[in-house]
Amino acid sequence: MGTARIGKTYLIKAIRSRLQEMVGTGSKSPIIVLVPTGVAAFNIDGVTIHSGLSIPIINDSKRLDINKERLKQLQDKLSDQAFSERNNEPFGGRSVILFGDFGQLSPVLDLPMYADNKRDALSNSGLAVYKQLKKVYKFKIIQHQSGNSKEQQELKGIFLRLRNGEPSIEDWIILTTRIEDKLSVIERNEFSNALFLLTKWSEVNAVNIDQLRSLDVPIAKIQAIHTGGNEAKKVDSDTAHRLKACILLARDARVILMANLQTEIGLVNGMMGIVQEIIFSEDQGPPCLPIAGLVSFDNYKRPTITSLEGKKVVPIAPI
Ligand SMILES: Nc1ncnc2c1ncn2[C@@H]1O[C@H](COP(=O)(O)OP(=O)(O)OP(=O)(O)O)[C@@H](O)[C@H]1O
Repeated sequence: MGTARIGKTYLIKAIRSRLQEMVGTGSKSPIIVLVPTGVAAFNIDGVTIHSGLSIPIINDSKRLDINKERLKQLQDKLSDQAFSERNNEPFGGRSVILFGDFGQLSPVLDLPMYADNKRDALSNSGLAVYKQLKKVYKFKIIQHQSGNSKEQQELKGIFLRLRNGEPSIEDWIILTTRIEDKLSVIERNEFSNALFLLTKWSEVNAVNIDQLRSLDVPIAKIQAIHTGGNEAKKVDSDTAHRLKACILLARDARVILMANLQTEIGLVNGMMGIVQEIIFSEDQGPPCLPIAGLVSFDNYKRPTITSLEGKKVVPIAPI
């Protein structure tokens, strides 16, 4: 266990390469790295928990059961030397190392382990399995030192205290010197492309509309095609697997992928990019669905096509 940037990913990679050396470089890997999100999977060359265990992405807790068949599928992908079957033990006797930081993501559709609330049966089984893990190692030295200046050290201290719920008055005083109104115009401009962290969809929508307006280009209002009847039309995007009834798009707009399109090549939930073109069929335009949006993703080095303007883009088609 360890806080942000302390070296968890680095150690996972080191363990993987050592185990690979032990089974021989030509053999199948003896381990599979399962992670909760597509971005993390791409960064660490692993697979998402859902993909690795063939768990469908639907809100049905019964299907989260990691049964024998799912473990068998995993076993097939691994080197024969990985482990033998011990059916009565958790994970069929396979060795499991959990890495994490309780101060980062909260569990999805579950309670944090420290919560006192009443749990359902599945959550209880998860906790019981967790408690069988015998050893805990805590990382102590943050390996990633982006700077040793007084400011950097101060900020690191503030983050650590905030994550532990122990901020001090001094921390608050320092943070209040960084409120937008107190910064010079030059310094404010440095944050013009910064990511906004907002708590409500209404705030997100307001910021997005402001940003689109500031591009000063025509904005396409694109309406979804509804095939599920009137009731389906009314549901919000959270219920409709994040599909919106209407979206606003423009050339040069910043966009974010909100699904794992192809994890192996890095087209994962959370990737950000810029819309370069929106292509409609002949004689069509907004509010019809386009054939595709051509997006240039930040730091993306995998297969692309080249737009008419010579930009390396990925076509994102409506679903
Ligand atoms: N033992 C080490 N020696 C040298 N550099 C290291 C070591 N461990 C980690 N680093 C470097 O420190 C940085 C942070 O490490 P890493 O990404 O593994 O942290 P993490 O705990 O996985 O972070 P996060 O929780 O934010 O994902 C990386 O740049 C990594 O290369």
